[in-house]
Amino acid sequence: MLDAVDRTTAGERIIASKAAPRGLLPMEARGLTLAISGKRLVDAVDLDLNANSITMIMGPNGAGKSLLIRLLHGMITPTSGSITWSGEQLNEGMRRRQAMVFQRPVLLRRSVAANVDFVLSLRGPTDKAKRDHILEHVGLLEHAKQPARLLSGGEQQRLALARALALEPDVLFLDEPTASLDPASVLRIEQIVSSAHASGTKIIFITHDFGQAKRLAGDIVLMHRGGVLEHTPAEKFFEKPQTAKGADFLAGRIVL
Ligand SMILES: Nc1ncnc2c1ncn2[C@@H]1O[C@H](COP(=O)(O)OP(=O)(O)OP(=O)(O)O)[C@@H](O)[C@H]1O
Repeated sequence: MLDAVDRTTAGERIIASKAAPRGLLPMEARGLTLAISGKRLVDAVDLDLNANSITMIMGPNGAGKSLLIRLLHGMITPTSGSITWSGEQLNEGMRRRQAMVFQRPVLLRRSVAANVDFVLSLRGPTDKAKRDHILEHVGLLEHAKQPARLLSGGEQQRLALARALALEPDVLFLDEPTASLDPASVLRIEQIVSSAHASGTKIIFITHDFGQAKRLAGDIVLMHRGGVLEHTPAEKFFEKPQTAKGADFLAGRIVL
């Protein structure tokens, strides 16, 4: 686990100022199934997320990882099964306490500052000081006036994270947020995610990167063919996966 980033910066104070841990946990999924054209893409998943840990979701391409987190966030509706957060069925109010960051940053064609202002305006009057703290936290304050589209890939992803964190989410989903970034950009994103976790945000993070999972994960959910093969504390998983397929996956053997 990385240490939280420099906690003396103003941005960090803003983001860490809430009581931790907070939130919507536990999350319980039962029999969660998504079928499209008769194919069970997510297949009877039972999953419990209790701890305010960083949960990393891993597994081969097409295993259903992205669909699973979209279901947990309520972006898509399951064919059958249930999802509860803190004992209640997933609802709109809960969705507003969650945020999602995608592999390709979703940004407005406006300035860097306006991208964050827009999110803050959803919660109340625009607060320039708060926006600047958030931009400073993600290292983008000096780019505030620039059009977001002119940022580098890593900077755009940090802006996407800033937008997500501006919502002060209880739960932050990340779908391969560092997949196309260089190591320095990956590290900066990981530091911001670690810091959000340290301030009490539940992190649910998809990655194909074992190094990243070792650096960040508290627990690993390993998916295969729409199902959860195992959900294991990260230390245990990297020492000895609980399933034969898990061992194959960790060893880099092809898992079909
Ligand atoms: N809207 C859709 N309609 C039909 N099939 C879909 C749809 N969305 C996803 N799928 C299929 O569902 C399966 C799981 O997709 P998903 O994106 O969740 O996989 P993943 O584990 O995130 O994969 P990757 O690691 O490649 O991103 C894939 O076979 C995909 O092609």
